[in-house]
Amino acid sequence: MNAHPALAARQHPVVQVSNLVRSFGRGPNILDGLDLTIRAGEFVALLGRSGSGKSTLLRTLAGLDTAPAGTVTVPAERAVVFQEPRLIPWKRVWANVALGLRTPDARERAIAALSEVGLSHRLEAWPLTLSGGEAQRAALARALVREPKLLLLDEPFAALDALTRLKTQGLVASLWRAHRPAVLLVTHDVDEALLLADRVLVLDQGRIGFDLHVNLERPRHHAQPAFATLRSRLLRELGVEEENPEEPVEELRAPTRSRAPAASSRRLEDAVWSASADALARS
Ligand SMILES: Nc1ncnc2c1ncn2[C@@H]1O[C@H](COP(=O)(O)OP(=O)(O)OP(=O)(O)O)[C@@H](O)[C@H]1O
Repeated sequence: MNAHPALAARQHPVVQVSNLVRSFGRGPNILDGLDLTIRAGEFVALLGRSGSGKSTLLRTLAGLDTAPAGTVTVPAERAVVFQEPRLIPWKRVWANVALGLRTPDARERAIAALSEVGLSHRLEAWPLTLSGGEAQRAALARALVREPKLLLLDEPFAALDALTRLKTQGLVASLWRAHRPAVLLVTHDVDEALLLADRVLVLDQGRIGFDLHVNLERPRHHAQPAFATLRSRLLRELGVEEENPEEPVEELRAPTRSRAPAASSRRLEDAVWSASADALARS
């Protein structure tokens, strides 16, 4: 039996990277024969140690780095959101979102996109009067108004405070559900990757060293046992030792490496993650 047309369309590869190599100056290869396929509608998160080349890969897919060797196939309809919103300060919020749209209904499309991210009341505002979360939502609207087949997110939540980050993650989850672009999300946050993505990749020594299929129902919660199992696997891949809550207190105090957050900060982390699950469930 043939797959449903919508499903078949989603399975079609939109990103195909083969033998990608990139170095800077006379330095070592940061990307070193990297292969990657991302299918239509797939949400992929990319983890890796600092300096492993995550942003270099994202910039290559965005077409911002034209120097690498190898084969890169990406759709023309793609958009990027960075850690900082990069809005043009002398254009109103709606005009930032409409920027580059060539159709007569550009303003209407910008307004619709801003409404989707909850910014209908800030259409005429100047970017510098927006809060950090609002500015990042405007950046998301600017990306989505182009109806990209590929959405590239370079640590888009990293500069936001904890609660705004949770809300914005929930917003990205619901925008993705509504529009279904393929997404590549660069992040340092294992839990964020597992909350949002279908696949989590780990970049290591210039290649995709680990490719984890996240077979958890949505919305996800970090307290689910299966979530914790995947989290442990990813942390191991990243070379991070996990805290064992059953460990005796003396061992936690051992002056080796900082391994466990204090009990109170752990409780705070749990509370924040409960809020996260709620935010994602509501989104
Ligand atoms: N334009 C550049 N010129 C020289 N070196 C560069 C340039 N861009 C990146 N690099 C180097 O390439 C390596 C990979 O950088 P990249 O920003 O891709 O890593 P990353 O995994 O995104 O790091 P982080 O997680 O810290 O953001 C780093 O050693 C960086 O210094």
